[in-house]
Amino acid sequence: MKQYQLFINGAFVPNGSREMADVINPATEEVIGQVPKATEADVAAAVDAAYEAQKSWGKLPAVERANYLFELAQLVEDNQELFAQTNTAEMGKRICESRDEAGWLAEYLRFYARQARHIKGEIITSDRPNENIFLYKKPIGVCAGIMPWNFPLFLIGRKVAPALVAGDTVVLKPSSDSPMGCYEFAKLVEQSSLPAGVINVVSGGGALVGNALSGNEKVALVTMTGSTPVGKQIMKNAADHVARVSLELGGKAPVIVMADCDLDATIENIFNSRFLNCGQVCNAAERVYVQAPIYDEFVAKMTERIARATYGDPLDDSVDMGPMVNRRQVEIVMDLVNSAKEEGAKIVVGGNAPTDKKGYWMEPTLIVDCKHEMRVMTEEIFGPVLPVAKFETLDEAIEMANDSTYGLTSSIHTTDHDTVMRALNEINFGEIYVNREHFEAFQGFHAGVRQSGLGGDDGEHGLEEFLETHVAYVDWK
Ligand SMILES: NC(=O)C1=CN([C@@H]2O[C@H](COP(=O)(O)OP(=O)(O)OC[C@H]3O[C@@H](n4cnc5c(N)ncnc54)[C@H](OP(=O)(O)O)[C@@H]3O)[C@@H](O)[C@H]2O)C=CC1
Ligand SMILES: O=C(O)[C@@H](O)[C@@H]1OC[C@H](O)[C@H]1O
Repeated sequence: MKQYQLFINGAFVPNGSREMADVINPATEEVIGQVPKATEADVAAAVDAAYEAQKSWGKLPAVERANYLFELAQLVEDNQELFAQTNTAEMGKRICESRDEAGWLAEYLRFYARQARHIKGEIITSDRPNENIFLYKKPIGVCAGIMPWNFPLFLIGRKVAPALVAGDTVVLKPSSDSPMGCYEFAKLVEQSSLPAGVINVVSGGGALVGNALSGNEKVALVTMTGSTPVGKQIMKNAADHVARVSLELGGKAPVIVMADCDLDATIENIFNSRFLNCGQVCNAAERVYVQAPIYDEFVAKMTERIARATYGDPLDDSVDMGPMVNRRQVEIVMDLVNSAKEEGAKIVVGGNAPTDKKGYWMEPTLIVDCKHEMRVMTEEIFGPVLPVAKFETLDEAIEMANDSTYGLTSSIHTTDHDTVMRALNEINFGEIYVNREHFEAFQGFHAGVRQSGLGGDDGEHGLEEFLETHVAYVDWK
């Protein structure tokens, strides 16, 4: 069993008398590792280290900071299999998906390293003679990166890469369900030539470590991915010292399937958007509205597709899904499935959480004849469950799609140009996918509206979150 240590100011801190937390393999329920529960003093030490390190880190030319990101990317790539095995063991993702995720981490570090020469200010015309107004883009300072358990490797990239190239330093807090990958990353940081204090890692529950981090007044930006209630708590903590927040929270992505779509391609796109990572993805297809003329055919084809989906040992590449992350998540998802039954929907595939062997298993599930108001159509389902409802007109579908407290991703499947244009203009979600699966690109902008978040990740606009605008008025005569 692996034991990890807090990583503060470039060094691992002996665990001493700190309480330790078990990490459980969700496919076997075995304890596979232990991580320390940081104290408030540990969190303060990590933030102090990041604060001190930022003073010189922020003065380096961005292109020099980028070189450290390239170095880390290479180290991650050299250790891709270790990351993949760790990820699958601690959160149950299929090994092929874990390998992909480790690869994304390396490539994401490189993506932002390449942005180093693109951090730009502005010169603005003044109202006065012989004066220039300069806008500078400067680092924010210390960023707290609070991470979920569903993409524990890739999310390291989202929190670290733009911060470092912008000149900020970071304290990472991994989820208690999947902290080991983040500590494996810390080992590479220790081996690298990155200056001490630029990246720090503290583990422990959100109630203590998360609150202490987001409430620390030396933290200038809290960038968090996770649930909406925790996002709200972080906003409150950050408000106490007027820190910025960038929040990527839950979703309830609507999928509109028009009668004129390419049905076979649509079935495959929706399947991939729902069952990746056992349905535990914020951008996943969460509720499907199918136009009446093709409703029965859609249900028949989707039934066939989901019925042949398999789940099991996530180390076996041939299965479609591994386990869910923990027992609690299975219970939350089963509660929603049961609510759909009680509210009159029909379960046509799956619907059970098998308990005949160790692990946190959930059958791939299709629920049809749902109504827009049902819980299963309005509450986030972080699991392998696809609810489907029928609609008649595009107006009706757009109205139901927009009727949500969430606003992260959405999609429409159609071959009609006018329908696409109406959807782009009228569906009010941070992201819309047309005739494809839900999944974002590094160079895009991953951001939710309404209670799905504030700010956003990726691309040039994601980098802006980690920079501050300062202005200088210069009389040069
Ligand atoms: N948008 C997304 O991508 C994700 C959405 N979710 C949604 O959230 C639900 C619950 O998942 P869960 O993992 O519990 O997500 P949480 O939002 O509870 O956790 C996300 C991160 O926030 C930390 N945290 C918890 N409380 C606080 C706090 N008061 N202050 C600061 N940080 C805190 C957690 O720590 P710790 O867990 O160690 O206590 C974890 O590192 C899921 O069912 C799903 O609906 C979940 C994951 C990702
Ligand atoms: O946590 C999530 O589900 C999202 O941030 C997710 O992370 C990796 C994917 O690219 C995102 O949609």
